[in-house]
Amino acid sequence: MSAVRENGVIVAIDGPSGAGKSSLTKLLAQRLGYIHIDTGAMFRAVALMARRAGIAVDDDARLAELCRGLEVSFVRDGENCRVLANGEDVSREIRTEEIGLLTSAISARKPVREALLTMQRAMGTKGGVILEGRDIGTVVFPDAEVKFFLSASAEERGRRRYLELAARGDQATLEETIAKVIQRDKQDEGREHAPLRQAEDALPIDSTTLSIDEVLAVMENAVRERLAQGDKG
Ligand SMILES: Nc1ncnc2c1ncn2[C@@H]1O[C@H](COP(=O)(O)OP(=O)(O)O)[C@@H](O)[C@H]1O
Ligand SMILES: Nc1ccn([C@@H]2O[C@H](COP(=O)(O)OP(=O)(O)O)[C@@H](O)[C@H]2O)c(=O)n1
Repeated sequence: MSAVRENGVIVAIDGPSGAGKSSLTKLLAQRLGYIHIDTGAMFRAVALMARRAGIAVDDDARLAELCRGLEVSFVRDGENCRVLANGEDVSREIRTEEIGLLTSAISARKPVREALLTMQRAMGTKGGVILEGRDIGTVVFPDAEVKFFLSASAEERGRRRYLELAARGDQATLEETIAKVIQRDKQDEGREHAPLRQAEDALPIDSTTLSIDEVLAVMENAVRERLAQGDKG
């Protein structure tokens, strides 16, 4: 393992849509006093800005130019975190299913991945961070001290997403939502650049029948064990 980092360890939480990554990252970050980095929100911000600018998902030249001029930042707002794109609060707009699907397409483009990879490494390299996403433990921080691969059945993840959307007044049916989850899984797993996959040294957690608190307990124990090892590990 690399020398002990300035602010603590790096924790990576990868997994498919609806597995519970954001919920667990937020809670674990609070428990550890770590910074929560939602890399999905960064890709979503790129997708939102690309759609506004009328950039096609495969226009790599314009996507690269967009990313060069884009600054994505996170601002604490009480319990929550606001997502800013060039200073504009885009927290709500980036969360629609439409943007989620567009993001899945745009995040497969190499220039977008390269630009956000640089940003994510700059944000996390000193440690004391938990990054959630698809390729944190495999590409962004392969030397992260603690890695989790959080999953659940497609039906359960679709059900969770359906309840979340319904709470926001979205009319999508459960069947449609499960189908969209499976579509995003296929796109995220099947792409050439940084596909969604479990890192060899990641601890797999299947949350299909676990509560958020049960998953949190497993994660917190694993991180505290690693911290207790110090830099011997
Ligand atoms: N283990 C779980 N059991 C039940 N509901 C969960 C569980 N984990 C997450 N959820 C709920 O599922 C929805 C999606 O969770 P989220 O953390 O956004 O997943 P992801 O970031 O992996 O897409 C949220 O409404 C969340 O409260
Ligand atoms: N590190 C990451 C994070 C997200 N993404 C992409 O961004 C999309 C949205 O990510 P997200 O984490 O906000 O989506 P959910 O898992 O919350 O549904 C994913 O479907 C991926 O296609 C990625 O490619 N790499």
